[in-house]
Amino acid sequence: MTASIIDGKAYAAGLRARVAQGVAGLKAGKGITPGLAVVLVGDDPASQVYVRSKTRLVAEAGMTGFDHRLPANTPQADLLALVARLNADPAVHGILVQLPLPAHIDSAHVIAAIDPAKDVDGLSATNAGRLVQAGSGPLDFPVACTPLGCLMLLKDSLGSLAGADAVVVGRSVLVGKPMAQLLVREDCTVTLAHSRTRDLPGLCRRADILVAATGRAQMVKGDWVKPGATVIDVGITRVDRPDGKQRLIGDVDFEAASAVARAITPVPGGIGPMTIACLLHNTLQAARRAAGLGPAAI
Ligand SMILES: Nc1nc(=O)c2c([nH]1)NC[C@@H]1CN(c3ccc(C(=O)N[C@@H](CCC(=O)O)C(=O)O)cc3)C=[N+]21
Repeated sequence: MTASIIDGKAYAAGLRARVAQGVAGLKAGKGITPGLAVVLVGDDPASQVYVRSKTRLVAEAGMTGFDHRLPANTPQADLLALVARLNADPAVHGILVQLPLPAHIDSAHVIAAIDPAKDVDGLSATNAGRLVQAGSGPLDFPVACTPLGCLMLLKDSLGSLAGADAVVVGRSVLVGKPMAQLLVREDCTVTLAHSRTRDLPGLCRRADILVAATGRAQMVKGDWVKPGATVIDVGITRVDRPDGKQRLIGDVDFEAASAVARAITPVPGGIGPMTIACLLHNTLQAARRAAGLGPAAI
């Protein structure tokens, strides 16, 4: 059996086009242009690549981007002052502070300073708590972009997820925990696994839906995958190639897993592009809510 490849790049392009239509409608109807502020502290080259591609896609969606690049030694107080300014700026509807932050900065403190209405990463305690408490109705607050993108691809690939056994490997605040919450809300039976889980291969082999979000390249082997499972690979590890260029590797051994799975996301071209498309989606919805409008149908 050979798995079908879930084309996140194509789905993300379609989602961005629908977001761009929503942006055009908001401009025409209300004269409002959604604005997204991206804050990058330090000069991590990988982070700079994400910020660059985000900046280009923000413009393509018809939104206004506000890029703030601060030196790695920026005092925490200066970063908090910037967040306060962005909170107060009516042209800014979404604020993304790129993680990880330098070690001298308390990221939890910075995230907590972002106005929950502008927290398009869904990371604040308010939005994370709303997700925990959410019923089956619409999610009318920002949800973390990567898990939201995973869910969109799963529903597109499988239809209903109800009753499926789902295993999420990785318990991060950015991905694993919100992913588990979203899958429970879709009526999956969810196990949130991590580095201390006993017999992780055996547990994964019981999963109809397997989400790998560990940040460990190719940790999930082919024989961890149940035949017919749907596999979502959230990992992106950059490795140097002999020619000096870099390539991206996921958390799943793609070759081996795709011989067993029903469907699988590739890296690159899977969840990465979905993360950015969902960020734009969250920014449009935040701008609509700021204008007193209901969510755009996307
Ligand atoms: N507050 C915060 N929110 C984030 O969502 C966040 C963050 N911090 N810090 C860093 C990670 C990483 N991240 C990616 C987004 C898109 C791609 C992406 O588009 N990847 C392409 C390839 C891009 C390339 O080739 O460089 C792909 O997988 O096909 C990758 C990584 C968001 N993150």
